[in-house]
Amino acid sequence: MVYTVTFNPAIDYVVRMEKLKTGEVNRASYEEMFFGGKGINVSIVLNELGIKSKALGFTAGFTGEAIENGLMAMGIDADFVRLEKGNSRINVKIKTNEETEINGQGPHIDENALAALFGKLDKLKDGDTLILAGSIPNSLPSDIYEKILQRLSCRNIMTVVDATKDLLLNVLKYEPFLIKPNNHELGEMFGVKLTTIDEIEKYARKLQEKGAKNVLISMAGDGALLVDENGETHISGVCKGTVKNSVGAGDSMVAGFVAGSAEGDYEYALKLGTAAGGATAFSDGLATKEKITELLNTL
Ligand SMILES: Nc1ncnc2c1ncn2[C@@H]1O[C@H](COP(=O)(O)OP(=O)(O)OP(=O)(O)O)[C@@H](O)[C@H]1O
Ligand SMILES: O=P(O)(O)OC[C@@]1(O)O[C@H](CO)[C@@H](O)[C@@H]1O
Repeated sequence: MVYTVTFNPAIDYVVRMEKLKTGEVNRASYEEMFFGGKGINVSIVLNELGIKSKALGFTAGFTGEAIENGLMAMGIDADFVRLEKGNSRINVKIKTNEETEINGQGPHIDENALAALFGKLDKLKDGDTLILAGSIPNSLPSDIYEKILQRLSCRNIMTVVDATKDLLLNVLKYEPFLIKPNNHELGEMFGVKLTTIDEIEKYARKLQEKGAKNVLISMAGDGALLVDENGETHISGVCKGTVKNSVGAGDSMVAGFVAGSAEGDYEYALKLGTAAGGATAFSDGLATKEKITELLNTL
């Protein structure tokens, strides 16, 4: 069974307008709401790819209820810890000729709620996959991903971590199956600006030396680089299409890679990840099965 964890789920409120004028009333020319948060996005795209997952994390209030109901309506098993106070956040994504995002802080998560999540994680079985993705609310300790991986370390659970900076660096010693920073996040982790593919590979290998098995570096419209667990480097371009929305492209890539890696064929996993990332970039919402298949056939 695949489990995703989203500590801070969101309703993504996407609006389009020609120009965003600060200090004025702006009128949208398009608006839509999507259920989001990185782990949830991975669950949604896995579902499109025919892989069932259980979405874990925390929800609160009427927005949290809407997220849970929405996921269940899509056929995704949701098993969130319900928080007593607050509301799951609404993240605002403003699309003009560029993308501006306002991501909320999210509700307070107390110790009891955290213990309830750990109780759910303790029920994972050998052979399960756990995908941890997204930011950590201020109310939680910043080493929470590390604590989870430490707790699971003596069990045979395949872990995927899509996080940045210390959150990611601190889990590498637990040898996650996959990590997927983007090229900017990779540079930030080492305090350098990476400009060439050779530099990106060099620093991806540093993350592998620290313990990660597969290191996938996404580069938005410039494709992706994978250093696989056998030490081989794979470079992928991007699919062709008109970009509508890059929100969730990285999560879609993670879902595609996980779905494609079941047979250990990492070249194929990278292709499926690239098709899923592209399918989201070229859609208003997240990638659909049809779009992913169409793009996969072009790679
Ligand atoms: N403009 C684009 N054109 C084609 N493919 C794209 C584009 N943007 C993203 N993709 C695909 O999606 C993958 C992941 O994108 P990206 O590097 O933006 O992830 P990310 O930074 O984690 O994004 P996010 O946090 O918004 O989900 C890319 O490697 C590429 O395959
Ligand atoms: O605030 P975080 O947790 O870092 O990111 C949250 C978020 O921007 O990530 C997803 C896209 O990757 C969106 O669905 C969601 O709004």
